[in-house]
Amino acid sequence: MTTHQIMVVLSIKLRNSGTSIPFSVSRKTRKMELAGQEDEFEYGEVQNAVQVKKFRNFHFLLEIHDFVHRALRAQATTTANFRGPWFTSLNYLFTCNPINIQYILTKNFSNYEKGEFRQNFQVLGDGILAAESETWKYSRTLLHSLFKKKSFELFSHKILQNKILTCLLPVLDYVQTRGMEVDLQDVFQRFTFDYSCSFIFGYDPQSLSIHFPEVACAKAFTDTGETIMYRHAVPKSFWKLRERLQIGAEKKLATASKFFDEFLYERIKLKREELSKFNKNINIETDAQTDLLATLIKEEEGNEQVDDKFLRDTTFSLLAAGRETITVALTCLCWLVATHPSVEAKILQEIKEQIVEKGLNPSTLGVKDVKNLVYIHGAICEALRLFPPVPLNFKQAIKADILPSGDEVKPNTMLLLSFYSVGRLEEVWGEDCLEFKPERWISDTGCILNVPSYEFTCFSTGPRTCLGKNMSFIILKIMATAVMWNYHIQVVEGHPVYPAIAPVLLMKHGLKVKITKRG
Ligand code: HEM
Repeated sequence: MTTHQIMVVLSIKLRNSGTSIPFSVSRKTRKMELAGQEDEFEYGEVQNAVQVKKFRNFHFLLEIHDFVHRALRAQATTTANFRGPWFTSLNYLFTCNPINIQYILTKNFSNYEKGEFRQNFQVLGDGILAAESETWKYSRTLLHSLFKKKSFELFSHKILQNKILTCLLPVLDYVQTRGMEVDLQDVFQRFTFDYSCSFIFGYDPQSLSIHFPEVACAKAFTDTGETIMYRHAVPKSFWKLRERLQIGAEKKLATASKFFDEFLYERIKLKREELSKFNKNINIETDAQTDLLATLIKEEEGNEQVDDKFLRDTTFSLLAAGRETITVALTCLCWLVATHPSVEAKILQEIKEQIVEKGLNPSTLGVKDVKNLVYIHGAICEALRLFPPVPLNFKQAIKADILPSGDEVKPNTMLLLSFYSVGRLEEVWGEDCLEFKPERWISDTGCILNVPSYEFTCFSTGPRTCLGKNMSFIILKIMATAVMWNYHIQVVEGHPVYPAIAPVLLMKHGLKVKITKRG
């Protein structure tokens, strides 16, 4: 039985109803059977007729996450137990209840850890994304202090601007002058890999160029992400056996992570050599030329905790945290804007008024320039609400507990917090919750509305909330402005779009578009 077959022949036991509801999802018919009823997956079903048509090819992206959302809502609940068939021993407590999420991630934070989920993400080692207790606290404090520094913001912004001008726009120009179709997700993935490597290692792998080269380290990194997710969907004994036999996805994972480890350790070795050769003195408060790895090495010199393994785990986590998330956010934003011409028109109007008419260049915006882009900010929040790049958060309970919803949690219960589903709750976002409406984020006075992080969960909430949130908004606004001001994007008719099995909401076949330069 393949991984996919195991995933789709699960059965659900909904705690509230007490009944066992078998379901299957057939890839061929694209239909879900729930309690004997056939129900077609259509993201756009609550939208108007024109939008339904446009959304049709996108519904696969929502397959797993939408299924869970629908199953919960069908029972008018926000928390339910999902069980696999007896032989799988799969048993997860799903919740999309914002009060439960706030409770788990903030109020009773110490009772919920990554626990056994850490095994699924073992490639992250003890990096901040997977670390617990003291190791996590140490990483969090260290990275938090680095991320706050002005020099860090200056350095990352300088790289961003340079990469937009010398790579992103020239590649898009090249593609559009030849009338070629291009996979926008691939372009963004290459861009964010080069950008992330540049500010983390001070090294640019140059995976984004008009030749679209296959860069081995970029491929290895992508492969690790793709193969990790399947572990959540199959019994532990199943993937453990495959890991021991080194077959299938486990073989791919082992090969990719070995290759990527070699890349990381090589970067660390070279950075140490570079620093000692030039006896580089870095003033991390002011030096805008300093990459994150050099800063970490210098800042923690003499600290035994900061050995090569720590540097490997930390840099891997940062790459994983920043690369695909920004890619997904940008890809979904472009897709939504391309399919909502009225939103596109308002975005262009805002850029004209706030940027062009003030004598600024939309292709080379500074950090301060994007502050007035309120409508684009709203559009980004809206894309992140509907398509949170990290759709699930994984937790395991230490002790027995009762959630605010009244649901019982036994010791060791595995919990899946569906950020995807929170973004689609009618109770929180209103009847039009499935519509793409940047306006919902803007107050009557033209400011961005403040939504509590346990309702807008995209960046998580509580002590482990995303460290890159502010940085992400700056990157997304600068990139979206540069791309949308210069090009009109048209999604290729009939291109199949559905999710890759990955911890982030990437599209399996990317987003094929045609672009035309604006006059
Ligand atoms: C749209 C972009 C982004 C989204 C949606 C996002 C979302 C998230 C989420 C949901 C978490 C919690 C993960 C968990 O608890 O398992 C997280 C954690 C984190 N993010 Fe982001 N992220 C984004 C961009 C970035 C960027 C650009 C960086 C910087 C490199 C970054 C750095 C981190 C770090 C270091 C953590 C770990 C925090 C901790 O465990 O204490 N993120 N992010």
